[in-house]
Amino acid sequence: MKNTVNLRGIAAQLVEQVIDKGQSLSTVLPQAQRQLADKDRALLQELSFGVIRFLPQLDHIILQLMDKPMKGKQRVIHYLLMVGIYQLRHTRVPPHAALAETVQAAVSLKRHSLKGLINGVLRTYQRRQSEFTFEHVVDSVKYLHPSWFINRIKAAWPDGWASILDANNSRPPMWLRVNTLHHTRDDWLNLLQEAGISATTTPLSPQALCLEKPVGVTLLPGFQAGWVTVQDLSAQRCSLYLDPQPGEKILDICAAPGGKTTHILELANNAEVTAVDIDEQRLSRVAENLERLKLTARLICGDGRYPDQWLEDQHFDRILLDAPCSATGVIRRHPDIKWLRRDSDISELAILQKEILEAAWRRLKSGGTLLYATCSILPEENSRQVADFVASHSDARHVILPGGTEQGLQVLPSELGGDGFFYAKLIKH
Ligand SMILES: C[S@@+](CC[C@H](N)C(=O)[O-])C[C@H]1O[C@@H](n2cnc3c(N)ncnc32)[C@H](O)[C@@H]1O
Repeated sequence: MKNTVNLRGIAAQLVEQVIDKGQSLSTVLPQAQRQLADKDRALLQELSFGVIRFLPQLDHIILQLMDKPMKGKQRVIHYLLMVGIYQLRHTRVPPHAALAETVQAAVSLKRHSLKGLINGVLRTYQRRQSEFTFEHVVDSVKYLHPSWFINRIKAAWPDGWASILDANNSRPPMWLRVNTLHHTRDDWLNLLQEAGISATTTPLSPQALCLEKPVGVTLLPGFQAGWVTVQDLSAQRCSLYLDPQPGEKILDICAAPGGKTTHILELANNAEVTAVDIDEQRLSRVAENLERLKLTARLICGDGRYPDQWLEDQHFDRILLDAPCSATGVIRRHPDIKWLRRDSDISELAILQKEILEAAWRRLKSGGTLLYATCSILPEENSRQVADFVASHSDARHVILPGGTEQGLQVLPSELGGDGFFYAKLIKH
């Protein structure tokens, strides 16, 4: 017989996989959700995302409740205690249910003997909860980010750093992109409203809608038929700035899972798009997205630094380089980034970005446009990258985008409702 599923136990294991084994929550969570009913999937997501978001504060509380925190093989129980305390502090789960289910998780985690300890720690927390405030603690606990990251953000954004960190700790809105090959945005919005779902528009993308509350995609009219795609507002702005035209040859050089490839094809339906990614598995998601939207592109698995290895002697009218980056602009969507990234990653990523940019530039036609984009908010990957590139390429002209500067357009996650993103539009003489 199947064991009864205990969501708190699974959540604790997911947190362990992220924090101790360096796995990404967006990989391990969907695998764990596969076996669950819709309602349980949502709760598992809430618990695992919540703990990862509030990790330093939950740690701080546990350290005050226990003489010795759980280590080694029992570490999963430390994460289970976090799950328990997270429910009591931040969710509407009735406290008696939160407590009973969390204690019971010890059984599904084969730690029966620790039930009493878990019960004791959680009950002590309940008694003492008013003691736990975070005004006078170190910044990493107060703002829920690692110190190295806070230092970088303070240096880059001396005025806005606290609002950026607050935005990173918030829950992201769900943005959609209406496929205007099927409906105008207003027509599809009417269908959405008829389905009882409210959304608002923005002048920043003529295809974008922001849902009042996130919903499962199966509730969106025509999702399977390709009428709409889930994509953040800031991500939508990449293909808009690229401005693809019908019939053009376009290279999307870091394309997976294909959010921007498909947008390009919706904007310029008969463009000849080549979509490349180094990761074969991720590239298969581009194929799935193209199929759902009934669009066509040439897909290549290859390293963007070495186009000669996978591309014949071909040049492009437009190139989108949505570069691999620190993803520091999308922490509200992927809070595990805070714990998976290391300070040293930033300079390594900047080198990789520079190499792909150099290689892509050589494949751009004279008069062609390259849009360099990242979902980072760090100057090393963005404004500095572009300034260095323009200074060392006499055939490159940087076009200032509305609201941008000589060194590109940086959008912060604390502004405009979209993720943190960077864009620079370069024209080749
Ligand atoms: C920001 S994501 C791209 C998102 C995508 N443009 C979209 O809109 O769905 C960056 C991608 O770069 C890919 N990548 C990383 N290093 C690469 C390289 N050297 N060459 C090509 N692709 C690379 C990653 O596999 C990842 O899919």
